[in-house]
Amino acid sequence: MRTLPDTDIYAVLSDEYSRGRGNVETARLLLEAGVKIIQYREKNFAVQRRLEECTAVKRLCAAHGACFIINDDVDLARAVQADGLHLGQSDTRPEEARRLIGDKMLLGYSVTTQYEIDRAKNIPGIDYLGVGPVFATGTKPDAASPGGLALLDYALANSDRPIVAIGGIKLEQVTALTRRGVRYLAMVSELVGAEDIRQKVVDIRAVIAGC
Ligand SMILES: Cc1ncc(COP(=O)(O)OP(=O)(O)O)c(N)n1
Ligand SMILES: Cc1ncsc1CCOP(=O)(O)O
Ligand SMILES: [Mg+2]
Repeated sequence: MRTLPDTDIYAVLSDEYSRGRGNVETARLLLEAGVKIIQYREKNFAVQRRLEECTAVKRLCAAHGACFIINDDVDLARAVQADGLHLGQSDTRPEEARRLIGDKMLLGYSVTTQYEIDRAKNIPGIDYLGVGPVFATGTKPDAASPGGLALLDYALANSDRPIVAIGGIKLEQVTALTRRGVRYLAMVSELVGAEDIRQKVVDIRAVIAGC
């Protein structure tokens, strides 16, 4: 089914931020903590390493009933039969990607400005929007300028697709985002870089529950 799971946390893997745990072990810890969406985002690894890691993470996700999304790479998403593909403004065009991945795989699309939010309305085949960076982030050196809460408000008011907030999201921002009406919170460093991933997930969910 082409909908994001009924959940809150959207974890994005990063070997670099994983405290040496690596992507597969990090995915296992996230899944055991109850995370239901995991994105694989490694831009500089060799094809074979990416394929092996994605095959392992996909299997773990399937065993935990979680959704596995691959960033950027249409061929890799197809090869491992991922549940979803995430593309940005400079990646394969969503219409072309949809043609290649068929009609079963989820397709996420990044928007960084109000203009891109408006333009995305007319693009068919997109299942959710990744909106951000909301806040400043050191994780993506080529990120656009942070759009702040105003960008999220605009997306929530002007798009009928599910909104995934991303960029600089730490535990401290969860209250503001949740109260704004954001349902999905995508995080890289805050989650995969946590000393205790299970505890971090518990803490984030406690904040959401208190909103
Ligand atoms: C959920 C989510 N939202 C946005 C992005 C960023 O995608 P993109 O702009 O293509 O940048 P890269 O991640 O490819 O550097 C994302 N990955 N996930
Ligand atoms: C992939 C991506 N897209 C926009 S910001 C970003 C990185 C977010 O990383 P972090 O959660 O560590 O700020
Ligand atoms: Mg991309």
